[in-house]
Amino acid sequence: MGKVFICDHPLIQHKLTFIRDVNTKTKDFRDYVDEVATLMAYEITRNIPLEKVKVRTPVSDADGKIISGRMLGLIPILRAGLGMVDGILKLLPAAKVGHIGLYRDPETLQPVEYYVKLPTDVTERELIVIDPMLATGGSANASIQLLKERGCNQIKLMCLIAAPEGVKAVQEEHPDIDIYVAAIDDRLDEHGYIIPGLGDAGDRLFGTK
Ligand SMILES: O=P(O)(O)OC[C@H]1O[C@H](OP(=O)(O)OP(=O)(O)O)[C@H](O)[C@@H]1O
Ligand SMILES: O=c1cc[nH]c(=O)[nH]1
Ligand SMILES: [Mg+2]
Repeated sequence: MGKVFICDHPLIQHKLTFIRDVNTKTKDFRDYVDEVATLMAYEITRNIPLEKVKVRTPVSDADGKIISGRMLGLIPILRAGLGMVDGILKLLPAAKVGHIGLYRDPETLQPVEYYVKLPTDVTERELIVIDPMLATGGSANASIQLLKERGCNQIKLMCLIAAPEGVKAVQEEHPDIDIYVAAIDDRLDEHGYIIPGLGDAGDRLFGTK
């Protein structure tokens, strides 16, 4: 079973509260999402291996450690996943970015695919699928499935807010995937929105409503 990590650092929780707030306007919403994505990238990379190196300081030799040979890929689920990309790239600038375009049909709540563009070496990379919202889990599951069908086998999922239903759905369909979230909320409403959640992440990021 994949693990679920709740990124409960005070800075993340503080900023998430402003992200939730209905009075937070588009620009501030976007800035907070960007900042939380950076902080979550810090958490998700906590255990990546280091390699010993020698380094010369201005006064002597020193033992240093560097991250080396990691091939990372960020896979935002469009649209809302785009809001987290730059924040993660601030800490992981060498990562390549692949895009999966999905929207959730408002009636069936099923994901509908409309765009896929992945790095050519995607199968060699450790991938982080990014989406602010994990609601029914349909979009995350479809994205992970699509990546696995193309031969990817090192995949993590990073979301701001998850519903328990979405976590369960990913764990059942993809038990090999670890999930990183800033919060797990109460439930889904009858339209598949996370309660209390933050509303429609894509609309709030891009000002489309
Ligand atoms: O877990 P699920 O039930 O699949 O719901 C979550 C999906 O819904 C939202 O996208 P949306 O379909 O609103 O598209 P958008 O990002 O273009 O607004 C969100 O960004 C997720 O991708
Ligand atoms: O609460 C939700 C659920 C799905 N998509 C969103 O943007 N918000
Ligand atoms: Mg949306």
